[in-house]
Amino acid sequence: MMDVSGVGFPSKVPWKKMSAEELENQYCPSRWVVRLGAEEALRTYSQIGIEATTRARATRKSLLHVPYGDGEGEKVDIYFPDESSEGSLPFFLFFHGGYWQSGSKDESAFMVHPLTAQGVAVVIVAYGIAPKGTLDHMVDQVTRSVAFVQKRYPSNKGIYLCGHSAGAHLAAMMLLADWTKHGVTPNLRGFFLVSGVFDLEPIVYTSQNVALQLTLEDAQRNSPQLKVAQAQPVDPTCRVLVVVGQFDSPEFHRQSWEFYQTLCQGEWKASFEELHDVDHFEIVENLTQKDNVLTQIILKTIFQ
Ligand SMILES: N[C@@H](CC(=O)c1ccccc1NC=O)C(=O)O
Repeated sequence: MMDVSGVGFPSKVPWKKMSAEELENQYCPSRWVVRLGAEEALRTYSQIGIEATTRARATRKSLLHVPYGDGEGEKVDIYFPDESSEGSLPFFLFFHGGYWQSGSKDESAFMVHPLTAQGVAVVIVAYGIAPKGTLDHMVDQVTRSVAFVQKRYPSNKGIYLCGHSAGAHLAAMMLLADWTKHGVTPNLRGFFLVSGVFDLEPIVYTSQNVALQLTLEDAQRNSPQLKVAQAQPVDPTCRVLVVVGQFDSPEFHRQSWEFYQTLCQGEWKASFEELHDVDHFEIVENLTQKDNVLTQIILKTIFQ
């Protein structure tokens, strides 16, 4: 691959010096799991997601498959605390990961139990994954899902966006959204960006792009890392937490750290956490637990 760094300086874009094989490795999260083999890690992740969703649907008041648009699959599941005055609650929206080509809302209700138990409504958002859906379309869908929640619950006590991996990318794109064309400004109070990808250019050169078919222009247009410095927070008190797992790959660490640094250069109220002893999948699996550090950070941010 072409080396575009200056001679004698440490590269700001280390991935451009990597072999195709190394780049592939860096962007394959399951290969960095230490507690299990790659396949078993993916299986466990999906199992825990399915179990959490089954439990949430069986035990929580919910509205399932609510359309936020006319397109196929433009649906959300909304889970409520037990005794709730439906509308005037904090709303926590979750965008699942899976490299924009796998995963669904029906296996992603990880955090519903602990958050609803504390009085937070949780919305699990579906979007049209690749190869059927394009990344531009997914970003538009996610934008409309956020506008939908604000319109349906105008007296909400704050909207919090959380995404994992590819879903963290989609959540981060909401930092750049132009809400004027959606007829509503959502009451965004916080972002939780978990093990995300914020500069999509390296993805273009990995096998992930077989389904995604991103051109370099698509990747740049959809890279919050390149755009967020010029964006203005609608509300300067809105918190942005960038989180990465200890066992995420070096490239995932770099992506999170550099995005955090760029947020700090702007007017964003950003913070950064590296979570000890967790990999790319455990970081979300553990959101099923009320005592987990990230669950506690989320609750503290919402109720501070
Ligand atoms: N094929 C990928 C799967 C993957 O990256 C992934 C799977 C579930 C949830 C998030 C993921 N990563 C980013 O969106 C891997 O083997 O790690």
